[in-house]
Amino acid sequence: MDLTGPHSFGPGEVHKPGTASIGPAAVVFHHGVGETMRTIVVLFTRDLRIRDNPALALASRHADTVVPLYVADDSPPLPPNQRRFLVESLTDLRESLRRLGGDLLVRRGDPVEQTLKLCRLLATDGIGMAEDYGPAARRLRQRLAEAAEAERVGLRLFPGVTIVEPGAVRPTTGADHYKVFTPYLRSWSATPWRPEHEAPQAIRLPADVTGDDPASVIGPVEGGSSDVVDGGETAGLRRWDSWIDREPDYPAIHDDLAADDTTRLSGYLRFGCVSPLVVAADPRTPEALVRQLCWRDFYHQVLHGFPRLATDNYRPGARDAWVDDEPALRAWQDGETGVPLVDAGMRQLRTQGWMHNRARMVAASYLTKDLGIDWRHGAAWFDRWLVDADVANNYGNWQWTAGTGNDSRPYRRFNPARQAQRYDPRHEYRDRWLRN
Ligand SMILES: Cc1cc2nc3c(=O)[nH]c(=O)nc-3n(C[C@H](O)[C@H](O)[C@H](O)COP(=O)(O)OP(=O)(O)OC[C@H]3O[C@@H](n4cnc5c(N)ncnc54)[C@H](O)[C@@H]3O)c2cc1C
Repeated sequence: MDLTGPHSFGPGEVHKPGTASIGPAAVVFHHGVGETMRTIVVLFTRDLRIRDNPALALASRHADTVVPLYVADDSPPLPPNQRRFLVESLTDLRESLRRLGGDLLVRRGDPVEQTLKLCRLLATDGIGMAEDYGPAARRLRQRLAEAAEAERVGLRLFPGVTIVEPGAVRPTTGADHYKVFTPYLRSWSATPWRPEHEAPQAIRLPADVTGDDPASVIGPVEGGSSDVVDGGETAGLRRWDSWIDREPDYPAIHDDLAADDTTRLSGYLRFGCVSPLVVAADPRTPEALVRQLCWRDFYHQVLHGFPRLATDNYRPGARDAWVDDEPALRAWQDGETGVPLVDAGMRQLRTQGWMHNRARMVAASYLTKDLGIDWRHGAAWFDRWLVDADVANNYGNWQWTAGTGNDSRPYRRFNPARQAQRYDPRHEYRDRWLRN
């Protein structure tokens, strides 16, 4: 492998075509004459898949040996629904890697310390990982870049979490990100997508390296919802294929609460079990679904430009005085407000770790605009229960609904009775969940 080319893993180097390096300056690294062994650690984060995983694909193609690694960082621990989904996803990933001749190493603790410890142990030349965009991910990347530089190990970032990377399309105004969806959609649609990567043919592990059982390392999961989808790439791709094979009329069913028949891929996209690019680029995918995937990218670029999305109002001058009403908040959380559509949605959330998008909008609007309760309380509750919760989409959508975010009509309110009449006219969704 060429150590100085554009795909190099030079020590301390964070390589991304078309963008400036972050972290310490690159240091050129020379192997001794005749030395051909190169080991790359692929650090999995939000890309728990083998299909269309650019970091894994390039490492397996260019390195002599590859060490797939996941580090479970318990600060703070994931809530039960996400934790269970994570364990299932890692177990599935491990099985896939083993079928290719590889394995998955799983550690617990600080990802920087654990990764560098492994690099030292295996005399690793480089680390490859998918780039993520939240504040915690950025802090991790910065610390990892510095630690890798100190140990003369290369670090290279790969795309994979979004379809179009934040920063790749920018408004002509010179702003660093788009604040409004429609112009973003226009630019996003005109931007060429990166090529998809096939799953690797084989993974060569260094000698004497064996993997770990994710469930044993991460430990038992207690609590959570009773009816959550199974985690993992295999389950995610199976779900996608069976959904798209039915040729659903997505625009017609998207808002149909009773049918409740959207893809339910959000958890798989959250953990990267399924690549958003694979779904968007599938020739069978309806245009309206590609548009929803664009919303996902949109919020990632908002978070990239506004890292305080989970804590601060996005829109300057937006409402910042909220009602402090603990009993009303509790009733909302428990699905006991007495407003049928809100309660139905909140009960679906508790049972399935997921809620229909229309119900999410109505429940969030009711909390913030009818009860006047701070969007941060609502988003934190969703974080605790949703399998798909991530900072960009959860906080981005909450702020949109609360009128503090990217909605260009921030004062709109979703009237629960009218929404129910329109999207659940035969009362099926409400009956289904209010029975519980
Ligand atoms: C208050 C509120 C909170 C939300 N929190 C989250 C969250 O934490 N995580 C999350 O993934 N989505 C969130 N959403 C967006 C949306 O509700 C879910 O993505 C969708 O319901 C997931 O179901 P699905 O996979 O069947 O969606 P589909 O309709 O099948 O859409 C396919 C994919 O497109 C993306 N998508 C669809 N709608 C949106 C949207 N409005 N914003 C961003 N991406 C979208 C998702 O990745 C989704 O999986 C939230 C919406 C609201 C109103």
